[in-house]
Amino acid sequence: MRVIRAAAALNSGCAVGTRQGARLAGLACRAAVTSPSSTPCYSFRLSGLRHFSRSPVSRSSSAAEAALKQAKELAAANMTPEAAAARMTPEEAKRLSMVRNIGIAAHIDSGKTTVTERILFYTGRVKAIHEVRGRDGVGAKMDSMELERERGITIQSAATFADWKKVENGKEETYHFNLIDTPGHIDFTIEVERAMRVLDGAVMVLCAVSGVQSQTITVDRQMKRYNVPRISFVNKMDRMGANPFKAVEMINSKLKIPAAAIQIPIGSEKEFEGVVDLIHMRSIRNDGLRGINVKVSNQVPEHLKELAEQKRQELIEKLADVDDEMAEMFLDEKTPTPEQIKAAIRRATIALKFTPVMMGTALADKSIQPMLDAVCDYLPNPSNIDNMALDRSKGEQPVRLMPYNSLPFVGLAFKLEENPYGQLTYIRVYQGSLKKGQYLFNSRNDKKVRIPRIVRMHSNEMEDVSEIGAGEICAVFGVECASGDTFTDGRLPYGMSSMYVPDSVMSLSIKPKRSSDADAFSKAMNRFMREDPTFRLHVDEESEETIISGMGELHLDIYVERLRREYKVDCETGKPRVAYRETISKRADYDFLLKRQSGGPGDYARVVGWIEPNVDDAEGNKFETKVVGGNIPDKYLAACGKGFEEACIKGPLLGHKVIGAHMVVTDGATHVTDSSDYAFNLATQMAFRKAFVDAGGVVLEPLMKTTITAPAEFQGNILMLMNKRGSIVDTEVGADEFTMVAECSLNAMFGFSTHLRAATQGKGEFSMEFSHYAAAPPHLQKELIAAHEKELEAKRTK
Ligand SMILES: Nc1nc2c(ncn2[C@@H]2O[C@H](COP(=O)(O)OP(=O)(O)OP(=O)(O)O)[C@@H](O)[C@H]2O)c(=O)[nH]1
Repeated sequence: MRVIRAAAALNSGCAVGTRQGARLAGLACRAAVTSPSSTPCYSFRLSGLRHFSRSPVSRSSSAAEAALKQAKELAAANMTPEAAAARMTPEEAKRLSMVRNIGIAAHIDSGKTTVTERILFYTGRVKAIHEVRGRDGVGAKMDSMELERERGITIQSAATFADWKKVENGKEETYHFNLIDTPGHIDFTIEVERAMRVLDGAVMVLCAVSGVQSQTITVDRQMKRYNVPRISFVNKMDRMGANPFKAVEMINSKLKIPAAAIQIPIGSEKEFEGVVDLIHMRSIRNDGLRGINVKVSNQVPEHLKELAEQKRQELIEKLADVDDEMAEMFLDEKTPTPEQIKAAIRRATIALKFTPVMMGTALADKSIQPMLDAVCDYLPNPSNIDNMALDRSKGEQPVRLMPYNSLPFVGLAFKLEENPYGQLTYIRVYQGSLKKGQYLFNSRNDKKVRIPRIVRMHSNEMEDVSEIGAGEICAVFGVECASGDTFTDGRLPYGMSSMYVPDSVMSLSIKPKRSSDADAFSKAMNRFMREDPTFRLHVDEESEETIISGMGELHLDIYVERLRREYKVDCETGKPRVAYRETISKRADYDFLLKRQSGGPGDYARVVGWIEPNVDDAEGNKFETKVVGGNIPDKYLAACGKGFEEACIKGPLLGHKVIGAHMVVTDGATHVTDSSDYAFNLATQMAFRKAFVDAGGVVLEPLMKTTITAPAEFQGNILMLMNKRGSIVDTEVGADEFTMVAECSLNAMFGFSTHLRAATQGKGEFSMEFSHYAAAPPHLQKELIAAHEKELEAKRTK
C-alpha cells in the first residue's frame, strides 16, 4: 500500500502522462520499496530457536514525500537511462542487450511449470519434457522437491538459465535468459515477492478459459509493487471454452493495464493449430517432435483475414493510447511498419503502460517459441531498468546502479537455500562482476566473506562458473547472511534492501513426538526461518509451547511434512490458531504512580496523559510526548516510549499484538533516588494496560479475501457454505464454471477445504488472502477473553 500511495502522490506531483513523469514515478516506486525502513531485521539470541525475534516491516507515513524527493534528486543528477547507456562500451552494451532476467508468474495451475518445461526443452537445457504429475513419474524439472512432484504444485521458486537462439530476417542471435518459475499458491507468496524484487521482466501466464483469476490479481499487485514490465501468455488454448479475447478484456478491465492481443488463434480448442502474428500478418505453426520446429508462412488463412485486420487495428489503437510516437502516426493516418509497431510495444511495455498478449498451449507444445521471441523483443535488459541503492555515507541518498562489469561490485542476496553441499545464497548482481575467491562485505554488518564457489542454478542442479557479470543472477556457497542483505566489494558504502514481507495470519503449536529429536527439530526450524521470512517461530512464555506461524494452513502443513521427510522428525501439532490483534476505540486518560519500596533503592515513576485510537495508521502504533517544564527528563521519556512498545507486543485482552494505538505522555514526576529507566518503562506499561480497558479495548480478527471456483452446477451448495462464513462480495458465472469472492473471518475457514470437497465432489478450488483486520463479533470476543482468563488463572494456581 505504501508503495502504491507513493506512486500516486508522485504522479500528482509531476507531469502526469509524460514519459519523464512515468520515469520519475517508476524511480520513486523502486526507491520506496528499497527504503531501509522496510528491511526485515533479525535477531537470534542464545539457542536461536527459543529466542528468535523479528521486527515487522515498519512503514513510515512520509514514504511518499521521501520517494518524491529521491526522484527529484535523481532527475537533478540527470541519471537517465539514456545517459547511463551512453557511458557503456559497445561490448558491454551488446552483452547486456542479450540478457533477460525473467520470472514466470500466474494463478495456481495456469501452467507456469509446464510452460517453463517447454522453454527448457526448446532452448536445449533439457533433452526431454516431463509433465507435472506426468505418467512417467519423473515430474517437471523445475518442481524438484519430492513434495512438489507428489502434490503437483510448486512450493519453492526454482531458478535456471537458458540460451535462446532467436532468428529474425534470417539472422540468428543468442539471448541469455535467467529464469525463475514461481509458485501460484498464495501461501508461498514470499517466493513471488523475492523473485519480483530482482527480476527485470515477467511472463504473466493466464488460463484461456478462466482469464484473470484471484492469484493473477495478487501477482499483478506484486509486479506493480516492484515495477516489473510484463508480457502476457494465454495458455491452455486447447481447452474447451478457451477464449483469449476474454482474457485480454479481463487484463484491461480487472488489472487496469492497457493490453492487446498481438496474435489470434488458428483453430480452437482441440483444433488449435497455431497463431496468426498480427504484427507481420503471418501464420506460425509447430511441427516435429514436441513442436520443436516452427513453421512460418506469410499467408494468413483466408477465413481469418477479416478478424486479423480488426485485431491488428485494435492493437494499433491501443498502442496509440499509450505511446506518443504511435499516437502521432495514428493521427496522421499513417500505417506503421512491423518494426515501428514492435518498437512501440517495447517502449510501452518497459514503461509499464502496456502488455502485449500472446497465446498457445504448453501441454500440446504449440506457440511457445513466439513467446520466447517476445521476451527478447519486449522485455527489458538489465540496462533498461532503474535499479537504485542507498548511499549510507550520504544520509542514504539514492544512487543509480549501472550494470557495468568495470564498476565496483554491488549485489543483493535475495534467497537462501540449504542443500547437501551447504548454504546456497542466490545473488542478483546489479553492478560490477563477481569472481570466484573474491572477498565481499555484507553492508548490514560489515562482515567480510570470501566467495569460494559460484554456481549457476538449473533447478536443483548446478554448474560451476569462475566469474559472473553485472546484470546476472547466480548462487554462491559458504556465505553466512540473511535474505535481503546487500554485498559490496568494500569500495561503495551502499545498501539496497529489501522486499515486502507480509505478516503471518495463522499459527499452531508444535513439538517433536520423540524428545531425542529436539536437536534435529531445532536445526530444521532455524533453516526454515532463514530461508523463508514468512515462516516464524516463537516460544510462548506462558504456555512454554513452541508456536510456528505462517501464511496459511497449507504453508504450515508443508513445513510439518518437510520436518518428517527431510529431518525424520515426527511432530504433534495443536489446533491452528488465528493471529488476533487488539486495539482501542476511544480516548482514555491515565494518571499512574509506580511507588515500590522493598528495602534498598525503590522504584518511583509517575506518568500522566492519555491513549486514543491512532488516526494516522490503523495498523501502526504511535508514541508522543508533550511534557513541558521537564517534569520527566528526556532519558526517562525514552524509557516510556520503550515501555509503550513493549506493552503493545502483548495486549491486555488476549495477549495478542496491539495495533492502532496512540499514547501521549503530558506530565509526570520523578524521585531523586528511586526513579530509573526501569521504573518509567514499567509505569508506562502498567498505565497503558490500565487505560486500555477504559479506552474500549476491542479484539480484531483477520478477514480473508476468499475466492472459490467450481463447476456451475455447485453454485447453490457453495452459496450455502459461504453464507455461513462471511459476506459475498462478487459472483461471476462463466460458461461452465463460476467464481465467488467472499470476505470471511479466518476463524470460520478452518477445515474449509474438506467442506468444499464434499460440496463439489472434489471439483471446487479456493484460495485465501489476508485482506484486513476487523472487530470480531461480540460473542466471539467474550468467549476468547474468557478462555484467555481461564488459561491465566490455571497457570497462576499451578
Ligand atoms: N489442457 C491443458 N492443460 C495444461 C496446459 N498447460 C498445463 N496444463 C495442465 O495444467 C495443470 C497445471 O500445470 P502446472 O504447469 O503445474 O501449473 P502451475 O501454474 O505451474 O501450477 P502451480 O505452480 O502449482 O501454481 C497440469 O495438470 C498441466 O498438465 C495446456 O496448455 N493445456
